[in-house]
Amino acid sequence: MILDKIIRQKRLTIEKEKMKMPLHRIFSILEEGRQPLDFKRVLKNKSGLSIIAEVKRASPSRGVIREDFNPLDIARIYHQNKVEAISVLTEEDFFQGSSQYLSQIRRGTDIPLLRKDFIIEPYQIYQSKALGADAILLITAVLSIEELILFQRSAKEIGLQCLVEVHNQKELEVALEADAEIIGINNRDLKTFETDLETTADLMKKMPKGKIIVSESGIHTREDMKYLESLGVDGVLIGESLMRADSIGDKIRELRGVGD
Ligand SMILES: O=P(O)(O)OC[C@@H](O)[C@@H](O)c1c[nH]c2ccccc12
Repeated sequence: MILDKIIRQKRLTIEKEKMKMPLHRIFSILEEGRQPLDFKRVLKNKSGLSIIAEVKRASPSRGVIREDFNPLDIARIYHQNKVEAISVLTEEDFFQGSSQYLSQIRRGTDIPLLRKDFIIEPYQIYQSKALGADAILLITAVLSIEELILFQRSAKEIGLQCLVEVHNQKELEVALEADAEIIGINNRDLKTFETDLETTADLMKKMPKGKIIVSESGIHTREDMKYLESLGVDGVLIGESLMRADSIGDKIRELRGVGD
């Protein structure tokens, strides 16, 4: 399965990164580091849905999504159009991302940034902070509950927030047991690549009160937004439909229903 392949490759990449930038050097950067921004607050403090807009060049299911790809320009457009946060894909081999995109975008914008990658080792948590992330994605499907608890704790210690991703009831139970505060419901089935907003509808029925919920993937229209809002989610994570838009600004206005 593709996820196993991604994780295998990720382990190799992490080993190389550790050689280039050992943990003690990351720690010395962090000492003089900035204070992270409050990702959770921007998701919660809004009457409509908050938008986390993703900088995503390619994906294993779609190939290259956007040819004319300048990550900083895209981030600036997102920022100008007042999205609540930006997600930056940093995975290189399957999504054509880069950690450089994250640090570039950090220097160019001052809204919360989510590092979107496959985090499987504590090293990557410290690295994320050094790159300028405010929050990280933790994917329940690739972590044990022990790792999930430990990684959330390590992130918190250095001021990073975690978006904990689930796709089914079993994963949701694990996330809740690990006391995740911000839960991302991924509408995409990573085995078939199909997206279905009913995943969010199903899991919302099992959600305890007080969690902050982000619906992820496969969100394309104003109708999708209205539907998710009616389910009571706090925010949405949108990549492809923004990246394919001729005018990203127009697409954001359409999704928000500006002028309806
Ligand atoms: O491009 P979409 O369908 O709008 O999806 C965005 C985002 O949810 C998706 O990129 C994503 C969700 N979880 C992930 C984990 C790893 C990589 C990518 C993802």
